[in-house]
Amino acid sequence: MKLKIENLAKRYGNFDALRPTSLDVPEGEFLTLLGPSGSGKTTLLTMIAGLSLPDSGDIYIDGKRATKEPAFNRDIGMVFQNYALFPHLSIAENVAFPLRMRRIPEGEIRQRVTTMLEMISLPHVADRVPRELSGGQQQRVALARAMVYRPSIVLMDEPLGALDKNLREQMQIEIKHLHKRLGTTIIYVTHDQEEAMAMSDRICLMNGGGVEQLSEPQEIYNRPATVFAAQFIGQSNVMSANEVLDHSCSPVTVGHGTRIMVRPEHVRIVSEPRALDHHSTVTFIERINTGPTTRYFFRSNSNQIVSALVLNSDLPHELVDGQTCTLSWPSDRSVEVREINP
Ligand SMILES: Nc1ncnc2c1ncn2[C@@H]1O[C@H](COP(=O)(O)OP(=O)(O)OP(=O)(O)O)[C@@H](O)[C@H]1O
Repeated sequence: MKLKIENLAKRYGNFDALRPTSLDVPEGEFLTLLGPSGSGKTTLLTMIAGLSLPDSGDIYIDGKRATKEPAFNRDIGMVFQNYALFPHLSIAENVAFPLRMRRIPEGEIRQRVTTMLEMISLPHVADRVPRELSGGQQQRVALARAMVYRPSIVLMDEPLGALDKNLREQMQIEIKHLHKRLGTTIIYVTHDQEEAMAMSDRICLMNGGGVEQLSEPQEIYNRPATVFAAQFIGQSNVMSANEVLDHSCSPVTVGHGTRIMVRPEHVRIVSEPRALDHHSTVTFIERINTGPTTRYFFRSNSNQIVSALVLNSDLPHELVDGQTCTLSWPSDRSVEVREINP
């Protein structure tokens, strides 16, 4: 295991910023800590970095206990939202800096800096200073600087937070590409679920200072364990079990404290539910056209908003406000989600 976290916990006064948390990260994994503001992502990351100490629990890097090792002994690269390049040094010297600190021979430094600048598609800016680069370019240089000395783990805290949407998407591809080529273990913090879905091998979804669910992106999307996971990642319809009927028109039975979740893309607006489908009777309220698709919104019997996502090439008949409709979906698309994590 590249990184092992055992029962790590941190309090500020009597506030649990991180409840006892355990986590294994294999070599080469791209793991994303995803969660809303205040869920404990940065608290966990700074303890892995050695920038703050846990109250209890342990951190192992490459099998060695690192819980109390100072940051400079941990062989960890870091990239933050503000690029923090040295303003007076050239781009080449910024990237070379960690290698100089480690007393790598001059020839090898030059060669590794050149390779790195090529990898981030910026070979032509070597002699400029940071202020002569755009925000996105500076962030690429910060990535190169964090990875050039081949650290054991690279930590990234909202590295694309300051960039606009298009640049963000480009940089996501760039970071993924760097990860694939260098095989570095990356722990990436974001509160953007699309970014987490696009980039990660696994997502560690955090909520209220604890891990809500730790799974591959598709798994967490298809099989969210809790209402929170279902609602934080992607669009979801969460309904009480008594308003979802099975093929014999009986309410679906679920365990105590659980509800039924179905993704809008699996919901069909039908006149008759198909055999083996789950279905629900609802009232049409609104439709929103997003270009390729239309989202239809309904009110369920218990006053929840439920939606269906329909391709515009596949539109159902006109619906009028207040019309009663049947929504239907394959029963295996119904996912039982817990109200709260035990
Ligand atoms: N030094 C501190 N003193 C007191 N409380 C703190 C301190 N650092 C963090 N906290 C609190 O701990 C909780 C978790 O903070 P943390 O920064 O880990 O959240 P986060 O998930 O990274 O959020 P964000 O996305 O906003 O950065 C927050 O409620 C925060 O206010």
